[in-house]
Amino acid sequence: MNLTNKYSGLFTDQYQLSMAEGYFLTGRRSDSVNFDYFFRKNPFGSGFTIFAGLQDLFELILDFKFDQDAIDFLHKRGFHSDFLDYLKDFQFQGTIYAPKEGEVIFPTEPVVSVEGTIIECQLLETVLLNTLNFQSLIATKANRLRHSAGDRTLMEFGMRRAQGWAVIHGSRAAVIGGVDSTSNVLSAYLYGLESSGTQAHSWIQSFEDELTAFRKFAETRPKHCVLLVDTYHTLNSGVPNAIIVAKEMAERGEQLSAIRLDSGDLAYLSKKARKMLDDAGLKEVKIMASNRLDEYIIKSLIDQGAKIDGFGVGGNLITGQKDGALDGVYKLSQVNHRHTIKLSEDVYKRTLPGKKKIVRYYNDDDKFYADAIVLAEENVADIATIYHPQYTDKKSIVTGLKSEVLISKVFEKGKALFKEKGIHEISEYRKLRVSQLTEDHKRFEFPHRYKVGLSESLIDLRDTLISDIKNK
Ligand SMILES: Nc1ncnc2c1ncn2[C@@H]1O[C@H](COP(=O)(O)OP(=O)(O)OP(=O)(O)O)[C@@H](O)[C@H]1O
Ligand SMILES: O=P(O)(O)OC[C@H]1O[C@H](OP(=O)(O)OP(=O)(O)O)[C@H](O)[C@@H]1O
Ligand SMILES: O=C(O)c1cccnc1
Repeated sequence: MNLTNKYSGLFTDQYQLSMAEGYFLTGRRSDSVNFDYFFRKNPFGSGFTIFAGLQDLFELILDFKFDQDAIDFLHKRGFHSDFLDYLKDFQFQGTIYAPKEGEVIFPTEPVVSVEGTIIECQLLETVLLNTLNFQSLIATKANRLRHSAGDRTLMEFGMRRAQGWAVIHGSRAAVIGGVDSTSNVLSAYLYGLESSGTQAHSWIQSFEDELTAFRKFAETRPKHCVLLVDTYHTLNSGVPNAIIVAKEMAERGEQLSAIRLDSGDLAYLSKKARKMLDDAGLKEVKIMASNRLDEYIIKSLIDQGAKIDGFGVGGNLITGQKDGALDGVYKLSQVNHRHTIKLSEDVYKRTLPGKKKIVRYYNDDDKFYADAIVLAEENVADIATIYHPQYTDKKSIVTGLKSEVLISKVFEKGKALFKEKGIHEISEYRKLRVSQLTEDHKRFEFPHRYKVGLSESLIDLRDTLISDIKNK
């Protein structure tokens, strides 16, 4: 969702505009280029990353325009009037290749390729990185929470702790990654997400006593009624009062959905509360928990035998703790017919030249075996071996393995090439793809590294460019 539409062309780093102006003034505006988007490290120590944000990126691209206010602003900052005249009619007309949202992706893979004129592709960099890095980060975090929570309910509660408006995209990404619902009503409205909510301590405190507070809430919101039981004393007051109200509701033909624990030892309290509810004949009343949860605490609670049916997770999800950003980058790989490369002291930071695609190979049991980065023009059927990017004596034979090309053309001539998908469809796709990873790659900590190899043709091209540069 684009929250900046009036000024969307300004939603970029100034250096993109300076470079675009330079390309324009030096007569290079019709140079054609290819840029690759890739990241170098899976966040959170995960063995993989979930790709998210593509549909929002398309919206931002369609709105990436410069109205008169924006032009006047840039004029005051010294941009050349001929370039500003060009910007008045600017519209991205390039071509984008990408996987489906919800895809499982790995470090170094050129996940998104952008082809077009040098100015339009350069101007796209910041907004593309802003959108894909953040949503992929949060979708990956949500998937880790889903991994820990199994099929228990997961609610995203993070708006109050989020980095401002980023929460709009964050809630969407969280649902793609496996969370069931969000407390953020605007994201729910904008994206058709499930919204959910209980009540705060202020509601309980606003009444003379807890029992009255519970009764009034149950009267006004009998459907999906969840009572927060820790305002005064969870086991001596909150749970007994919730039981009274649950029984009163049952007499009216209604049902208390759940209680929510929000402090203390959540494993201990949930076991005690479960017993009290069961003893009162309220087996159907569920127990929710919140309070600075993350995937490790949820896993630990379940390992401790906590009787918790659902978790509300705020800050640790929406801010992507402990990795505040995905390190995705956008690098030039071809200008006109010239392949380009960026070298680095660190060989892992060298880029890959040319237009490329990603091939995914499968094991016999239909699980992901390895991915390969190959040149776009290569015939996949001709690729017999893939090589480690740095240690080329390490190789894997892929002859005869089932394979698929992971990226396809998704945007061309100012239009997305597929119908917008609902979030549930994207989330289902994420679930399917995660299920195709082997357990060792899904391992929560110290996962087995997934193989991403290169084709021989790509290695040859890369090494030729490196030696050409060194010879110069
Ligand atoms: N049984 C448990 N095992 C592991 N972590 C837990 C357990 N119970 C609670 N936690 C986590 O411990 C952290 C701190 O809990 P703590 O008991 O200090 O909070 P609290 O002081 O009760 O809550 P508050 O500060 O909101 O009043 C939270 O992140 C919580 O999710
Ligand atoms: O996962 P988290 O980042 O903890 O977000 C969820 C928390 O937010 C709310 O508490 P609130 O902010 O009202 O204050 P509290 O933590 O003192 O209850 C809610 O009751 C949860 O405890
Ligand atoms: O609905 C809730 O219980 C809720 C929502 C946001 C943050 N904490 C709790």
